[in-house]
Amino acid sequence: MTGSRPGPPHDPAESARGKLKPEHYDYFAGGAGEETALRENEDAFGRLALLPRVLRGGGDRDTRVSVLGRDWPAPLFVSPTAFHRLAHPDGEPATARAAAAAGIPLVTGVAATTAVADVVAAAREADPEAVVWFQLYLQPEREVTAELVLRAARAGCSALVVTVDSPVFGTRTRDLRNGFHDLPPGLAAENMRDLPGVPPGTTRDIAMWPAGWDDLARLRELTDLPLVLKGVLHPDDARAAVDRGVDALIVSNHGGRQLDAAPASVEALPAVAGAVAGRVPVLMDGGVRRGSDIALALALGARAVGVGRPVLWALATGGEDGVRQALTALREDFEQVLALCGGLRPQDLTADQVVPRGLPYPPYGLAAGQGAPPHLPYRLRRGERTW
Ligand SMILES: Cc1cc2nc3c(=O)[nH]c(=O)nc-3n(C[C@H](O)[C@H](O)[C@H](O)COP(=O)(O)O)c2cc1C
Ligand SMILES: CCCCCCC(=O)C(=O)O
Repeated sequence: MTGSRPGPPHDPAESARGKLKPEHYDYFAGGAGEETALRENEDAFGRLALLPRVLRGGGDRDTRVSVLGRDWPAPLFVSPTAFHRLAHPDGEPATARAAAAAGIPLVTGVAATTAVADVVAAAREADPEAVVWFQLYLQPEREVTAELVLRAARAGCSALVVTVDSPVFGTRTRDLRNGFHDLPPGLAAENMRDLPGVPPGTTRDIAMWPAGWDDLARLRELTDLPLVLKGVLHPDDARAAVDRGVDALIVSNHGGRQLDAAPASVEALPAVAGAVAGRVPVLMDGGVRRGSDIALALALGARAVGVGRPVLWALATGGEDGVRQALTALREDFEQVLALCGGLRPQDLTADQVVPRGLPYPPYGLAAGQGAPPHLPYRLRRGERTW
């Protein structure tokens, strides 16, 4: 746990710390600058409470959500995180098999220590229908970006996640202190191997550079795969992205690793969801650690939420089994919270059920779905969401 909230009785980050080299633990755990955004991601959830609804009767509970034409069994996915072989020798294939076995879609990234084709193959061993998306940073050389896209498409990825919060690399305080800037011998960002302009057998550094909307338009021309923008926090950017044909958004501050002054993801979510107004699915990640965090994010307009570090901690301590168990436990925790909130389906969670913790919440006198309660600054009408 990195926020100030007490962790669960068993703290996965602490268990993982004992398994990892200190500089690798710090790379995974750390954030940018003073790590304010990192802490805030978790703390912001702690400042919100859920108002349960009562006497809503029973029926079959169904946690499925529809995202880009596929039914996901639960509103949960694995966010892209780099270098899984630093956490466990089995690396990304173990994560992929575990996520697929737990019924959770996986976003594998360009910074994986396993090539995308091998990650997708591993996921499909566990579930031939497994959903795998590929995350990339637009590269300054168009032919390099094009080759990455081609590899992801050939591998069977069903969407491209373009991370747009990284015009430059954030200041990772812990990495600077530890002098950690290279992977150990034998590990590499395998998707960057054998690219145009790179000598055969070698890898090239991943560039973080200030791409623009035109670069995104060129990517749109390169591929028919759905495009998902990751790292959107400003509602005007969200609107602009949807106007330009982006298929989904991920509200994210990159786990507090880029702009330290950025708001917590869950605090940025209502404004982005309001701006998008149901035109495309809005996903979010950052600080999600328990079922109630998932429920809060859904009530505030997310279709599904991603987890980053919890997967790394589970991989470090328990390998493939550990990841499967952690994802299954999170999924089950959400299902219980949904039931305790009086819901049968994810879309039963509505913004009027989110109130500030530590303050009497205002009497808002609105029936669920009629409009945004006055304690929320943005309109989040239930009818604006499509499921
Ligand atoms: C060690 C680490 C590596 C990451 N690598 C990437 C990456 O390569 N691409 C990316 O878009 N986001 C990356 N992220 C950000 C995650 O996708 C995600 O936004 C974040 O971890 C969510 O917050 P959480 O860790 O609190 O769940 C990384 C995060 C961590 C912790
Ligand atoms: C210069 C790119 C290195 C890989 C980036 C991984 C990442 O996004 C992170 O947060 O770390």
